[in-house]
Amino acid sequence: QWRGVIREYADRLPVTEKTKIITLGEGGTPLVPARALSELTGCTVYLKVEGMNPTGSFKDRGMTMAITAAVEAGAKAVVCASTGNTSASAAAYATAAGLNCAVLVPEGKISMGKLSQAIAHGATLLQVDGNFDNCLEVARKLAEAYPVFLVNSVNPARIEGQKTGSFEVVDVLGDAPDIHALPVGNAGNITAYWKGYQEYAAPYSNPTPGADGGELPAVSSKTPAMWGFQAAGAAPIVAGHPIDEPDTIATAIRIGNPASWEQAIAARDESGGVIEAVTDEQILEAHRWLSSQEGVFVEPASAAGVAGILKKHRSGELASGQSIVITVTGHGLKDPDWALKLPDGSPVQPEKVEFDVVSVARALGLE
Ligand SMILES: Cc1ncc(COP(=O)(O)O)c(/C=C/C(=O)C(=O)O)c1O
Repeated sequence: QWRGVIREYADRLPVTEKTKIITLGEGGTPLVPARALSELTGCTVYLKVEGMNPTGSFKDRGMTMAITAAVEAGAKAVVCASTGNTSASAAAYATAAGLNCAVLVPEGKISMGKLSQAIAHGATLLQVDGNFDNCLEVARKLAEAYPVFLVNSVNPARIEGQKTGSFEVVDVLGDAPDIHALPVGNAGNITAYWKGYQEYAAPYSNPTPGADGGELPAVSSKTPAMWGFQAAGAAPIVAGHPIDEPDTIATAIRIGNPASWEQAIAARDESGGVIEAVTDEQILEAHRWLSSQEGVFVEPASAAGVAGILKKHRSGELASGQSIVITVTGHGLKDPDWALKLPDGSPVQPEKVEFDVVSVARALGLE
């Protein structure tokens, strides 16, 4: 029985024997061979399917750690700004801990699946007439001025929890891959994966006071190149300056001023990786590729890493024979509208048939 990321990796997290752990069983997500991408690229490609977490995105890895820290700090309420998945996760984990949860989301730019989760868990949902960056600015000021605990990825507990994604990849693969690709929005996740890969590739002693002592040996023999991909309409790190009006159909990464900007640059440069942009069309193509070729259903933003690998392959920048892990970050049910649209944007029309076996057989081409 998988015990959640904190218990599975306690000796590498800021917890002690006395910590009251808040968990919904997050982590231990599938590492799925990407058959079609492997055939296309001549690489060995795996998908780290983070939509299989309790609230359907990778945010749960960080939230178990952040809400556990909130409880340890005696908080009664937590707050976050969110494009949707952070708020869904914060609402669920706050409920599990008996804490109140306030979420600030950009009005009209959050998918229904995520909105339904925050509401279902009883979060106080505030729609801000602005974008995610405006929401985060207000949430940070609120947490400074009032007794509410900020659980966005500016909170180091989130990064600590999310670094377990790379531990799981190494534990399953046996070593780090040559390349790790993923979407980049607020840049917490690329920061966390790089931290995890670095920690696993060297001896480690838990710096947390009261944590069980002793030095842990290195687990992996190397670290991967980190390949991060932003939506072209919301690519501040690629542009080298904040984007005031970020715009992309991948609403989860519609972010113009990433909180972990510097850490993302460090991950790119220290790992010998890249941070590049992919267009909305490339993101939707990758979203459909995953559904129709790999059997994995993800929300559009989650496919940005796959869009990036396809782009680099097509431009001749992806040498074959490499091992690649691509984190796909959120379940397709979070934002199913795009799966119900044809590439030209018109709605998918399920075929109507009479309820007799001949009509059905004919519709299936059996007659
Ligand atoms: C599906 C999905 N894929 C990728 C990202 C980007 O991760 P970061 O680069 O660590 O921000 C997000 C981020 C969402 C929020 O920032 C939020 O929920 O507020 C996401 O939901």
